[in-house]
Parts: sequence; C-alpha cells; structure tokens
Amino acid sequence: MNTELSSNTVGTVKPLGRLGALTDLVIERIRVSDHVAESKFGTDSPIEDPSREEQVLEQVRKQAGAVGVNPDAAVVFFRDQIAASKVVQKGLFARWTAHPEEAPTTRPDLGQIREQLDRLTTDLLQELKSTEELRDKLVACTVQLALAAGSGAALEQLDTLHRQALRTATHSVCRPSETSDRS
Ligand SMILES: C=C(O[C@@H]1C=C(C(=O)O)C=C[C@H]1O)C(=O)O
Repeated sequence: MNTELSSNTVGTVKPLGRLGALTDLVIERIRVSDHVAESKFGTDSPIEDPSREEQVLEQVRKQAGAVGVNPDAAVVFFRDQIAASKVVQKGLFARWTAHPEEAPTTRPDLGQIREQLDRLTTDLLQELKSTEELRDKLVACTVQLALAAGSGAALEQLDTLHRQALRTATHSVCRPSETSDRS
C-alpha cells in the first residue's frame, strides 16, 4: 500500500465516525480538483466540460448497478461531487487571477487526473454501498456527517474555499428513503 500522502502532512488520522471513510474520499476528490484547476488555468480548457460530466455520470450509473447502489441516488451524489469540483476550480481561478504570483508554475496532465477521478468513482460507490443503511436514517446520518465533515475539515486543514466545496459535496449524503425509520 502507498502510505505517502501527497496532499497533507497529517499522517494516518482520518475523519471520524461511521461516515469517516466516505468523507475522506470526498475530501480527496475535492483536493484532486486543485490539480484539475492547475491543469486548466491559462489554457483553452474550460472549468465546465459537459461532455466529460456526462461520461462521469454514465460510468456512475453503470458501476452503481453492479455494486448494488441505486443508480439515480448515486447520480445525485456525483452531481454534487462535480458541483464541488467546480466550486474549487472557480475559486482558485479567481484567486490566481487576482494574485498571479500565487498561480501554478507547472501544468499537470488532465488526462492522468481524470484517470485518478475515475478510480475515486469506484471507491466512492463502494463507500456509498457500505453506508447505505446509516444514510437512510436521517438523524443518525446527520450526526455522523457533522462529525466526519467537521473532523475531516480540521484534520485536512481545509481553507474556506475547500470547506465550502465539502458542504456542496456532502449535501445529499443523508437521504432517507420513503419507507425508512427516520429516527
Ligand atoms: C473535473 C473536471 O472539471 C469539471 C468537473 C468534473 C468532475 O468533477 O468530474 C467534470 C467535468 C468538468 O465540468 C474535469 O474537467 O475533468
């Protein structure tokens, strides 16, 4: 296993609670968005790429079925992940435009970054599956999400922009189904 952490120096401490692993992956995807922004800034590639989004959601739909997650619910969750990525990209573009001295000096390869995002799709779907029962219980899920997001944001030292993205990305994590026990 690769134990090297590219995006933080906190070590192996992870977001807490029963949604900790899911939140960890959500934060990882948000952090990958920094690299997406670096790859696009100063090029003709737009922040928003509808055909790539369709491709991502198509992959989600197919894999969700295979993993046993409701495909429509999975698509809702991934639309939030995509929205969160664009929050980060727009925020960083604005920051780098206002402060060119903070702009990236190297440009990572978008193709490789997208492969990383595709791997995260698989991992996230697996976590959606293993947290399905909890996420159907509104109160328990809300408490666990607050714990995981709060500890994750602190441990990963997320700034205001990335905390905003985390809120966007976790908007639909707790989704009680019609028939579930809401307590
Ligand atoms: C991440 C990218 O930027 C945007 C966000 C996407 C995503 O989060 O998967 C997909 C397409 C773009 O609208 C990208 O272009 O790959």
